[in-house]
Amino acid sequence: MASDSRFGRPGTVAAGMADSAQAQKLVYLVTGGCGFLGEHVVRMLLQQEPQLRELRIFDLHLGPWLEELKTGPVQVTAIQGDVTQAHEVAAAVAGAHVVIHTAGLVDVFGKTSPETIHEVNVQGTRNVIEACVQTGTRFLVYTSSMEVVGPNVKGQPFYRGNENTPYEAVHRHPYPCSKALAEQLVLEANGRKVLGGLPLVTCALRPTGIYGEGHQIMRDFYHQGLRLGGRLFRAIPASVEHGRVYVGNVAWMHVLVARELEHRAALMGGQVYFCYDNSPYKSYEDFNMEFLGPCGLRLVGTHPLLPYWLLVFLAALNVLLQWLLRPLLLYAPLLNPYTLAMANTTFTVSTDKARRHFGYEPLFSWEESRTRTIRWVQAVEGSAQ
Ligand SMILES: NC(=O)c1ccc[n+]([C@@H]2O[C@H](COP(=O)([O-])OP(=O)(O)OC[C@H]3O[C@@H](n4cnc5c(N)ncnc54)[C@H](O)[C@@H]3O)[C@@H](O)[C@H]2O)c1
Ligand SMILES: CC(C)CCC[C@@H](C)[C@H]1CC[C@H]2[C@@H]3[C@H](O)C=C4C[C@@H](O)CC[C@]4(C)[C@H]3CC[C@]12C
Repeated sequence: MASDSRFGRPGTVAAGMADSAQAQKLVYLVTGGCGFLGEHVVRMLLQQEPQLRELRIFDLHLGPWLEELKTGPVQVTAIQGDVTQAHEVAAAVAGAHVVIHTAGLVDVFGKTSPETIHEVNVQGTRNVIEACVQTGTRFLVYTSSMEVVGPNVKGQPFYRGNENTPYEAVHRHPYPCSKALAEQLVLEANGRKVLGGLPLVTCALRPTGIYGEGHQIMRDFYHQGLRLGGRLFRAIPASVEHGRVYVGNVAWMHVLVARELEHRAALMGGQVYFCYDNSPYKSYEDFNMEFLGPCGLRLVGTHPLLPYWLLVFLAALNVLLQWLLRPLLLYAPLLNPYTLAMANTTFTVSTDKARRHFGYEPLFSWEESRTRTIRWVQAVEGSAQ
């Protein structure tokens, strides 16, 4: 990713900088700050958090774009480290006022072992919590996921539900299992005494499927469409709704939560919030076409072109092929039984809890989110030529 201008609003940047002269005192740490969401959180903090003195970015892989951030008024400290290594985490956390923990292994395609997913997502989160307790950091924001709730193994729909909607959250796949365990650790840690005797205040944000600039799977679908002569073939009924939220708004929610946790600790501590905005309710494929359509792709079919049983068969075949080919190569296609169930089960949220608890309103309208994402896909296209 490149230029700053894609991420912010010039007006608010200027306002933020003026305010920052008054009270630059806070140190923030963002784990996973070089990932898809993490980069947006980092840039959003620099633009929207006037109290920031130092921003630490902790990631297994540091991006070259970090260099351009080091010339601004806030001290940007890049830390190459691994959340599974407790001592590395503790060193990064020491002296931070707020930790935003977005680092995680997002793998629903069988690229990594269940043990590694658990190690990074669960043990990594445990290390972050213990580091906060040991070093006296009081505010922890955790990036959880909608998948902590569902879709569940029974494929039951969750139709425009909120944080209190009853739903049987039962999972078998390593990724949602790890996110659910990690979220539980974070919520249970709320109220623990940190070094110095004050209580830790934690909360968890649950994004639905995030989209926007830097979204790797959107890029994959785009390239697949180009390979297929500008066409994608409908696999999922248009009636199945899949929740989506723009990355800039998810980042904005993180910034707001981090800011408000201190003032509203009693209300927000130990709470979960779905991440939402005004993105329309659509099927996964129809939603992607909002961006891929203007970039020249077409979704063929008003109904799925293959019968569902055949998709189930192909998904199972992919699992078998993945297993057979493992000694030779990593075969990890988009279609497997889990991703098929995800795409084929209605899961959407409708809530205003974040507005009620900490005054969240989306920073980017749907039109703006759409335009920014289309521009980004077009730039991907340009760079591929
Ligand atoms: N992408 C989505 O649709 C989505 C939806 C809901 C929740 N989430 C959650 O948001 C967070 C960020 O996801 P993303 O889509 O940006 O993924 P991503 O893979 O782009 O970013 C994750 C970042 O974490 C870093 N990381 C991985 N293992 C690490 C380790 N051992 N130590 C330090 N850093 C490590 C990676 O290098 C990467 O920069 C994750 O916790 C994920 O579970 C993502
Ligand atoms: C059946 C195929 C034609 C389509 C396959 C699409 C599949 C790759 C998509 C569908 C839903 C997507 C997930 C969903 O948006 C939410 C999340 C939550 C998050 O925590 C991690 C990413 C993830 C799992 C998306 C991954 C890609 C999925 C499964």
